[in-house]
Amino acid sequence: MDEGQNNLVMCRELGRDYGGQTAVSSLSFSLARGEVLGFLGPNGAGKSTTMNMLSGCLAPSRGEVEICGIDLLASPAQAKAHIGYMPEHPPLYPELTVDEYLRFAARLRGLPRRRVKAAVETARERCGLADVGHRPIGQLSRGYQQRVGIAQAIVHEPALVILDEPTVGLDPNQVREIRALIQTLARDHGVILSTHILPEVAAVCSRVQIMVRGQLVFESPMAELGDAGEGGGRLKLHLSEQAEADPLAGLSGVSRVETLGPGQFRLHHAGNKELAPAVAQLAVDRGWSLYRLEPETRDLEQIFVSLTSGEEADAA
Ligand SMILES: Nc1ncnc2c1ncn2[C@@H]1O[C@H](COP(=O)(O)OP(=O)(O)OP(=O)(O)O)[C@@H](O)[C@H]1O
Repeated sequence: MDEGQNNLVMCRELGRDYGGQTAVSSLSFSLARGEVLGFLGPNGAGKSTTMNMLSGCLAPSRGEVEICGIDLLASPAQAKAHIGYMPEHPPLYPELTVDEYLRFAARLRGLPRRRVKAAVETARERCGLADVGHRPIGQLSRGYQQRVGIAQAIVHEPALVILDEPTVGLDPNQVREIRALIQTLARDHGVILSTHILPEVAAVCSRVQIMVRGQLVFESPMAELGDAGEGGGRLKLHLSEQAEADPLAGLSGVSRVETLGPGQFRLHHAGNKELAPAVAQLAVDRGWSLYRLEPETRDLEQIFVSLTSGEEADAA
């Protein structure tokens, strides 16, 4: 399988200026199949500008974007066929019924007429809209209107779904429903979710990126954060100087070993509660002295606050 098939998104040195002001400076990242990437940042960080560029709605000032291996700038129509986008304010037509609007969205995405009916039914079903197909969008609650916004984004079965602030303005029950919907979407699509709601990222994302002043300042798989659902995290240890990294890397659940200094390591793991005793046993077996063994938790909220405090006031 080539790189284009593995990577739904590949962006390199992507940037956008508005007049003389840089909104996004130089962004490079990729999204693989099966990932839900949370894009976090304070107000004005450049999230919406990035989503608009990734979806082909806004031309970058510099850099490259590939969608499923297709250059978005050189071949926009082919690349966009793989993208479903729900902007922060989805362009819904309140006077149209849900079915009329989804049929319109399907045709707009280039679906042949004969496939439209089935595509609309599938999208309606997946987004919990089965009973409201005949209702005018303007008469639906805010939560249902968001579902319609998501349904129009997936009606053509794109590989990549980009959702910009999908739960803003919803009540707690509606928020839960939309998050559950995003998780089901992740089974069949790669998802990029722009938000500034931290629990949303913890609830639905497999990876998180934090953006500040148009730059990526943090990136981590959720499993490596202290507050990840599966309890993934890091274990820092200080052993005698002759200790080697290889046997540590072979311990069950260890995803990566960082060498911090002679005999000093950081083990990244996916929530193995038995790791500390296993390290102690390994030290005994190998005759290493164990000076220090401590879990390191990195709470997403702490990381976000330390990287972004003061930013929103500046942006305003
Ligand atoms: N059309 C525009 N013209 C000029 N400046 C813009 C335009 N759109 C956005 N900006 C500026 O670019 C910067 C990034 O804005 P953007 O909307 O991408 O941020 P954001 O992270 O999505 O913010 P929020 O969380 O408030 O939606 C901000 O300083 C904003 O004022």
